[in-house]
Amino acid sequence: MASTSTLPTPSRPVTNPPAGSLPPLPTPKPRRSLPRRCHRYDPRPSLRSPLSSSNSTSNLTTVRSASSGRTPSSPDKSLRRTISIASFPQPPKAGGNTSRPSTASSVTGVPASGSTGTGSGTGSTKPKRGSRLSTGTTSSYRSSKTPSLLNGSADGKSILADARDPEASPGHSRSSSAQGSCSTSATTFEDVDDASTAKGGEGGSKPKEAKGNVIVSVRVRPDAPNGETARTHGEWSVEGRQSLVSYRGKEGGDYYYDNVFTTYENNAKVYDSAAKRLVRRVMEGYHGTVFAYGMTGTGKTFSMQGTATSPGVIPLAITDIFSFIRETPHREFLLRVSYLEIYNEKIHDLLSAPAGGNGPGTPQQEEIKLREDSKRGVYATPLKEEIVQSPTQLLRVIARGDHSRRTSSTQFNSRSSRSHAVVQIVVESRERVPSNNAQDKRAGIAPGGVRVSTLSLIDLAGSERAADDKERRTEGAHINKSLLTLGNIISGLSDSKEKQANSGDGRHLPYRDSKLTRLLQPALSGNSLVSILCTVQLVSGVNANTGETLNTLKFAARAKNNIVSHAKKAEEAYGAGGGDSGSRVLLERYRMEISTLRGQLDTQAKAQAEKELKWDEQQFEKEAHARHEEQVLEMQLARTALKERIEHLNRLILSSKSTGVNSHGSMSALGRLSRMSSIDNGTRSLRSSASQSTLGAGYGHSSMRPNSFMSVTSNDPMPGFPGGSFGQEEDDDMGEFGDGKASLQRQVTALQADLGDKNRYISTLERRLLQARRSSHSRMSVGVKSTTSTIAEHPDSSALLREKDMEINELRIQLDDKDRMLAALRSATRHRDLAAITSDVQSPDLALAAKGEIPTAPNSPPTTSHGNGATPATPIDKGATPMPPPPLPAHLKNGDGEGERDRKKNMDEVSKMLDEMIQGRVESGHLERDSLGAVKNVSGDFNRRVSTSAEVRGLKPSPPTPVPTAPLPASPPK
Ligand SMILES: Nc1ncnc2c1ncn2[C@@H]1O[C@H](COP(=O)(O)OP(=O)(O)OP(=O)(O)O)[C@@H](O)[C@H]1O
Repeated sequence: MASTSTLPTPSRPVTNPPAGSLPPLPTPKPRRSLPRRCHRYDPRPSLRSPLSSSNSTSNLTTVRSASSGRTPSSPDKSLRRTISIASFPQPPKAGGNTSRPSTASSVTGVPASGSTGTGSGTGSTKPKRGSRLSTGTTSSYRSSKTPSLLNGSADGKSILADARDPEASPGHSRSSSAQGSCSTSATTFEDVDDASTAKGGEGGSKPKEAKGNVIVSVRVRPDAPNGETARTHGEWSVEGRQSLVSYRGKEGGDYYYDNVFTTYENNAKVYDSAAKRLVRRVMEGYHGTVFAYGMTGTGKTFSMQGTATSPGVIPLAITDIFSFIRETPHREFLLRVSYLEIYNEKIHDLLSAPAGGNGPGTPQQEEIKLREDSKRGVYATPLKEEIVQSPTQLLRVIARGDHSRRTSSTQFNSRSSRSHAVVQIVVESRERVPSNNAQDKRAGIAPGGVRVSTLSLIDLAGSERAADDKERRTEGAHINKSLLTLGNIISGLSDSKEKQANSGDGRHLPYRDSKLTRLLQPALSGNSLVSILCTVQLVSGVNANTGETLNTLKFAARAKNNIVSHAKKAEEAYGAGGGDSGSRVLLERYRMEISTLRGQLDTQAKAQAEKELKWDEQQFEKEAHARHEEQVLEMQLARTALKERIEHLNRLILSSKSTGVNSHGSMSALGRLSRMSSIDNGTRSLRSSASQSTLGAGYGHSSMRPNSFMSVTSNDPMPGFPGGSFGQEEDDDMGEFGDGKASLQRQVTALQADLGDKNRYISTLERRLLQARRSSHSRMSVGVKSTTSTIAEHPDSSALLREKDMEINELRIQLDDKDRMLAALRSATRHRDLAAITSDVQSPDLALAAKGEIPTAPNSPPTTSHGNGATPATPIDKGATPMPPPPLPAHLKNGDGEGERDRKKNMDEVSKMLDEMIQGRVESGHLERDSLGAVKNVSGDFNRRVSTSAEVRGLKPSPPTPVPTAPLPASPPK
């Protein structure tokens, strides 16, 4: 890589953009010849008009000496100080010797390689030029090596080590020109803090060391975009390795800087050497400012922004910022960015600019003003700041701002920036809470405060000559004015320091004369690390803009010499505090906000959980209520069914008593019932209805009819049963002897059927009950114990359940009764059969008597006789007096009375049992006994009278039932 190039004057100077060559440069004004022997330079007059080449031509003498301590023995400080820019303190030797300020050539630093040592240590590498340039009274000094934050000294690297670093800019083994060449210091070594600490405090001796916190670089733009450039530029030559730019024309001289980038060096190299360390220092807590200065079209924007293939300082800094964050896990960071432009002395926020830029016709933004704060320094407000979390996001924000920036075509640049653009990246950082202190972490307590530092990346508008266009002229005027102010301030910094040193009172510097200088005030007055990149295009010939180029070079030289940075790490701020500076610490504010919001979130979560629980409870209660209602309904239905069933059974029992025990033991009605039951093939509903009809509507028809009559008219066909078949069956029911034997059989069958029904019904009820209990238990276990009352716990439900249990018990009792009755009836049947057999053997008449052909009652007249006409049947009509039991035949009465006795005994037994049952029911309250001893159903809905035990026992006919009975058709006479 060529680090030195002799640049001939191109026949046709090229001013990129790549679109083509620039129009011919205006012919430079005639310059006064610069005495080659002496590069004396009075900055003040020259900076009065940085654009004026005429002014600059005669003033390149010397930049100045450093402050008093570093200043060589200058014969005339106040007028001309022929000192080298390189008059900075010497760096410590590699052996660890403390650096000693190099104040003059006699105070040797690192001898320049090949130094001729012609009296003043002229660098031997450039003897010719040195001798050429150092004629006269100028003094030259070896380059000082000042402890610097920006040259890797913090890493303990010496300048030699630095030189070996391929990433870093080449080592600056400056050969100070004995002839008074202007050079800047190549600075190195320890961190300011470290140095000052070693000296017992920051307030010790600062300015000397602080000198190294300013880096000045010069970049030479190629004539063509690919870096190609003419080999010779006439009077100009560039030595990249020595960071030297030489001009051999009028007012020529050698210009040394911290870095000189040749046309071949790319943006990455520029960034690495000029800005990388500064950016990392900013991440550590220092304020840093990088700005590009130069004539229009010389590559300021190209260097700061770069291109997609060759990113500039800004994108590379962004990448580095995030790399640093990644490499620093023990700290947490918050980045916010703002982007403003100063256009025609007005500040515009490029991030809140409407899409399409700040062109004419766009709505007016709120005027942005500059304010000053002891902690923040000078800042613009109101300015939009965007918090960014990734390099891409940050680049996008800046690209958006770029888009809004004002550009227009100038003589030298088809897309010239017409404003000064300032990107500010505010870096807040703080020690992370150690992971083991989780409680503190949750509470948002951090061990350290927040450090806030700012990186300002500034692309200045290019200085230019007055343009033809009025608008350009206005812009140019503002640009030039602000640049002139900047130059004046930098020039004035030297005097200010001297005065400050002498009298303790610094000279007033006109920072307020322009927005740019006001904004740069903190950086220029020493609170910030500074890196200045000056861009030039070296063109010879008629189009050369030598005056502008020389002005730029002089500006760079003055900046390097005059700006003294005392940059210190920003103090750590605790708490979000009040006031603007406090509120600026977003990291703290956000942390506090986070902890507040977390608290709110917790509260809300709790409230939400409670609400949900309540809702669940309500839902459960609703469900439970619905289930409860359902169950109550079920139970009510079951109860109704049970009641009906009980009534039915009661009726059945009564019917059995009333019909099953008559004088002849005939059970006609029940017999019919059971017959119907058997006919109907066992469907319960039909049987029930038959029972009902028997017990209800048919009550008076059959069962309440005198049994004797029934016996007599047993052959009569029943209404509703055509063909008389039923009557025939009735005959059968009456038994062969009309003794009710067959009826008993049927009664037993009927009772068995009923018993089956009841059993099924009871088992159904039991099943239901079981289900109800189970579901109620399961709900109890699932439900919310404390708040929800279960069905089982519900007093109503419990009462219902108890009631059900009682009903079931009653039904069981009834069943038992029935069973007993059944047993009794069976036993009676057996006895009767036995008696019949016995009587058959002893008296065939008995059979006749049993058939009713022979009077069975002793007092009754014979109703029939064998063969001779039957006694006409007693007509049956409604309300007829019940027939007494048929008298026994005489032979039975008088003859063998054993069968009769047995029968009576059996009947007695049955009666007794029925009596007991009735009594039991009376006691249990299902029946009640009236004054006559008759019992009736408690429900009273039928007001039925039933035979008392006495009636049964005496086989007396029951009194006529109060229930009107339908008349039965008269039995046909037999
Ligand atoms: N080092 C370089 N290598 C290649 N091209 C360059 C270089 N420097 C500048 N250019 C080209 O020169 C042209 C002008 O550059 P740029 O716009 O950066 O100048 P400028 O100093 O910002 O001008 P202005 O002050 O008018 O905005 C651009 O087209 C740019 O690509």
